[in-house]
Order: sequence, then structure tokens, then C-alpha cells
Amino acid sequence: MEQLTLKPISKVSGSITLPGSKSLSNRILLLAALAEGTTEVHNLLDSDDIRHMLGALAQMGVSVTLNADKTVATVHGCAGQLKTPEEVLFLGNAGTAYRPLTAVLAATPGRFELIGEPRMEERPIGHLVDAMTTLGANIQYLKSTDYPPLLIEGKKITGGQVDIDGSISSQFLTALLMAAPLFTGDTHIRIKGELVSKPYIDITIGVMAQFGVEVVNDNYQSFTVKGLQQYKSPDRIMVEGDASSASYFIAAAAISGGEIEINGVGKQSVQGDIGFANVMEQVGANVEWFDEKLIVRKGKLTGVDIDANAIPDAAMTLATVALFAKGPTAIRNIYNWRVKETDRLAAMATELRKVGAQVTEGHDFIEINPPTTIKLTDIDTYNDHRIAMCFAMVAVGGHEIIINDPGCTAKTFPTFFNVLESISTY
Ligand SMILES: O=C(O)C1=C[C@@H](OP(=O)(O)O)[C@@H](O)[C@H](O)C1
Ligand SMILES: C=C(OP(=O)(O)O)C(=O)O
Repeated sequence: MEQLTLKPISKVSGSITLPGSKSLSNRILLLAALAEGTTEVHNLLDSDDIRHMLGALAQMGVSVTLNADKTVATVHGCAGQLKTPEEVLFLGNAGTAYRPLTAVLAATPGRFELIGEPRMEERPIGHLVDAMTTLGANIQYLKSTDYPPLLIEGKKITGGQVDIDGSISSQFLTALLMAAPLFTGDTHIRIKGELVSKPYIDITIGVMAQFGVEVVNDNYQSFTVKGLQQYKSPDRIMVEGDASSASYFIAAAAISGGEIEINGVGKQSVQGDIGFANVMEQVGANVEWFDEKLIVRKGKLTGVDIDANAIPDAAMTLATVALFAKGPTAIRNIYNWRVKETDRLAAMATELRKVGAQVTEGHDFIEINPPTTIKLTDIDTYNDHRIAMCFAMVAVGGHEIIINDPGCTAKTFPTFFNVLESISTY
């Protein structure tokens, strides 16, 4: 296994430009593929999750050309006419590819087998399959009930009234919303349970609007989408920087001495994870807000007690910021950390203890007491990009750390360690 030893960093300072948002990139690619017309997508993310979406679209006959660095894509929309692929669709561990494609392909005539990495087979999808089945879809589980892989016999879906459980993942509702315009009648969706990760629904509704489709959102309790609508290309669309990826640099500036200019997200961001910058202000960081950039400086950091349900991805970064804050940090209402790239509650607790923190791992929360001295150790990353990136904060805090399998950042941020290096002084 590859290992990366990060030397103690004495200061981070300088300017970075974020790669495009994963959540926006995959939504935009899918809707551009389904749309009528050609869409030029700028600042597309080049990472594993996006490659899986692009690969699947190509297998279904969508023509996409990429520029040399794969950040500009020209997508020739198929006006809803996806072809039946000859081979299975392998979607890695990309939730933003697997979930929306499940709903869209269930409403697309043809036969589709959706597979993924071993971890994808442990990530639940039953709530989405249940909702689609209520609407008449034909989706079969190929291994275990409620989990991928799936066999989908796509067919016309008429829409109607449907309930969906929103308590485990917002991606199921995102998937249903994105597929609903393809149904032949109107769809009225009611949320069962508490809807988690709500800001991602705003991203979905926003991107659908850019492709000409309106969603009526009644206070995140019910949603209405008209049937038989054609997505329309906006011709040109820009992907804003990834707000979850920004969290590592916001945290780095807050922990270390220098000043970091983070280009690509700011006051205007449509991504909920921008809220991490507000959380870091509460922790004590000095954040200067611009429309599309942030400048972050160090502050006197104090632990906080927050409900992180709206920012599940960026909140992981707070768990390693906690190592350098005064007093305990509690991150609450994050049960679904357990069903992401790994069981993130268990993994973070284990790895934080290895560096010396005292950690309480609850059913849906984690509480971290910073250590008096940070221990040199290697960090297991569990094929989870965010664990690798979070624990880089230990080096930013001035302590050597070894990251096992650093290549796992390829899921969303393949150049992460190079970007960090570019602003680091040792
Ligand atoms: O819709 C999206 O783009 C995402 C939604 C969130 O998942 P959940 O809704 O499962 O929390 C988030 O963790 C994931 O990285 C991306
Ligand atoms: C949970 C994540 O990914 P996915 O889109 O596969 O759910 C993540 O990127 O942290």
C-alpha cells in the first residue's frame, strides 16, 4: 500500500483555485445528457466520481467531448433518448451517479444493470427503489434487498402521488426529482421521516431550473414536478468550486499562521457546505467573504457544539480542526456518516484516538477532546477521500503524519496533496 508522509507544516499561505463541485458536475452532466441541445460545461471536476458518470453516459450513446485537462465538456443532449448499454454500468462508489441514474433509467425504456465498488453494495438504496416501485418502476436487487447492484427494466412511468423516506440520504429525493420530468404525468412527492442533508435539494432544484424545469417545494415536506417536460440546454453552464473541498483550506488557514485566498466559492455559493465557513467563524477563524472567493486567516480556536446535518461532508473537517481547538468539539445529527464511503463515525473515532484525542462515538454524533500532545501515527483512510484530506490538518498543525493510501482522494480531489503542498512552508 502506498503511504504519504506529511512533514510538519510551519505555515500555509497563498492563493488556491478550487476544482469544480462534484455535486454540481454530476447533476449538470446528467441533465445536459437528457436535454435537447448542446451544453458547454465549464470548470467540470475531473475526478473518479465524474468519470463514472461520463462513462455511463457514453455507454448510453451520449456524445461528450472534453478539453485537454477535462474541465470543459461539450455534451450533445439526447433529448431523453438514452440507448440501452451493451455492458453493465460500473459506477464505482459515486452516490451522485448511482442514485440519479437509478431513477432516470427506471423511466427510460431499456435494460440496465448498475453495479459499483464493494462499498457501494453496502450503501442503502431501498428508499429510492421503494418510491420508484410505487410509481410502477421495475427494479430488482441482484444481491441483497435494499442494496446495489440493481437490474432495471426501464419503462414509461406515469407519475402520481409517492412517499419517499428522506431520513438516510437526500440523494434519493434528488434522484426522484431529476427523473420526474420524464414521467408522463405530474408527480407529487411527500417526505417521510426527517429529510437529511437539505441543502443538496436546493442544489438539485437550482440545476433543474437552469435546464428549464421548475420544482414546487412546499417547505421540504412535499414537492411537485410536472410530467412530460423536456430538459432544455442552457447552452453554457459554469460549475462553481467545490465547497466541501474548500473546507480543508478554510481549516488549514484557521489552524496555521498564514492567510489563504480560496477562489471558487463565496457569498454567492449555491452549496450548503459553504456553511462550514460560518462554523469556522464560530470556532474562531477570521473569514473575509467575497462573492466568489474567501480569504481566511488564523484565529484563536475554541471547540463548538453543532448540528451538522446540513453539512455532512464538510463537517468531517471540523473533527480534525478539533485537535487544535481549546475544549471539546461535538458534531451532532450525523447518523448518515455511517452509510457513506465507510462508516465515517467509527473510522473518524478510531483514527482520532490514534493521534491521541479522547473521543466519544455516539449513534449519530462524535465528541472530540483534543490531546495534550499529538502522537505520530499512520492514518488508515478506508478508501474514503475525506478521511485522507481531513487528517492532512495534523501536518498543518505542525505535526508529522502518515496517510495510508493517499490516492483515495481521487474520488473528488485527485490533486489535493499537490494543492496543499503549493501553499505550505516547512
Ligand atoms: O446530492 C449530493 O450531491 C450529495 C449529498 C450528500 O449525501 P446525503 O444526502 O446522502 O447525505 C453528500 O454527502 C454527498 O457527498 C453529495
Ligand atoms: C458522501 C460522499 O459521496 P457520495 O456522493 O458518493 O455520496 C462524499 O463525497 O463525501
